Amino acid sequence: MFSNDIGIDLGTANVLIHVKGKGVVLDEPSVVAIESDTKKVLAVGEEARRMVGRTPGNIIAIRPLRDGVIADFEVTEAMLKYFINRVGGKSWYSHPRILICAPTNITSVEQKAIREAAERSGAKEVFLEEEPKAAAIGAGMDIFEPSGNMVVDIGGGTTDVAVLSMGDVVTASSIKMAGDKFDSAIMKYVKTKYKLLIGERTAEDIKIAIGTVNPSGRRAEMDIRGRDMVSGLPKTLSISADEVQEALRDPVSAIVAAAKFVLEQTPPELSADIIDRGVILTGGGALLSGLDELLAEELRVPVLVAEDPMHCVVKGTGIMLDNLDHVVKKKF
Ligand SMILES: Nc1ncnc2c1ncn2[C@@H]1O[C@H](COP(=O)(O)OP(=O)(O)OP(=O)(O)O)[C@@H](O)[C@H]1O
Repeated sequence: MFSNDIGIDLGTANVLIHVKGKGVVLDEPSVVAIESDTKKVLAVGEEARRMVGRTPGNIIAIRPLRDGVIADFEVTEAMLKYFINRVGGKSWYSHPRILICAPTNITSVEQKAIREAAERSGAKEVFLEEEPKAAAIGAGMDIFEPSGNMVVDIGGGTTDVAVLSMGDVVTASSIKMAGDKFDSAIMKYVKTKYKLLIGERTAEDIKIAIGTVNPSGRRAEMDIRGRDMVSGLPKTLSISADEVQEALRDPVSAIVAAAKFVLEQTPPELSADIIDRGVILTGGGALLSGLDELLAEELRVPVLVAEDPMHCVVKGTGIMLDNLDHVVKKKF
């Protein structure tokens, strides 16, 4: 019978959906625009993201998942339903089984909310998986062997560090320090140094265009626009990659510390495997220039950025869907 199982990476920055047999069919920012008085959903995904920081008083563009947790239940549910219906449309031949990778720190109440949202969108069964496990599988690691595999998944809200062996997480740490905090650090730096207020979108653009953690890395500069705190008027100024590196120093150090902590807790046999296999970086934060080199230097093991790091989790869900019965343990 035609199977239409779907895998979802419900990320704080992006939602990605994999449909069995079709591959990744949806990749949209986790943003919803709503009318504040009626709570009516006006736009979801990229359309809503374009509105962030630019809405009139009665419309708000919100990110319902923040810091790796669900900040707004109802809106998360509305977003999930919208995306599931969009990929399924009228073509669901049977109710799909849905595998969802959600932020690692969500509570049982939040898990229930996600399940109910998925069920209300037509799911026959809902499974939950840990993000680093899906990330490792999606990055091509064979985590089912009795050997150590280490993954550092740097998303928007959380960085998840895990050592996996025989299909399970052996040691792990999840910190609320990832892409969003990088953006806030850039906003704060520009505000303190130049008395210039910039929005989240601008900070993210700076990070992607010239962000680096390596002193000998990028030598670029970029013009940025914002509101001068002194005159209150719009202003343009230039910021260099070195300045962005300075701004990112603290959040990046926290990620290095989390990775060290996990390595320190790892049984020695598995540590030895990690020296051979290296650490794999996944998630959008893995694309930050020089981060792989910095981590390799600090951890003294090889560090590699996964191919297509922002798609690892959703690709992992796709592989897990093919082996749903013996790979996924938690049906919640
Ligand atoms: N080239 C780049 N350089 C640095 N950061 C980047 C780059 N491209 C994307 N990012 C950042 O990656 C983050 C999004 O990554 P990703 O989609 O993996 O997160 P997520 O899965 O939604 O979040 P989480 O895992 O925390 O739930 C954003 O903060 C984004 O700014």
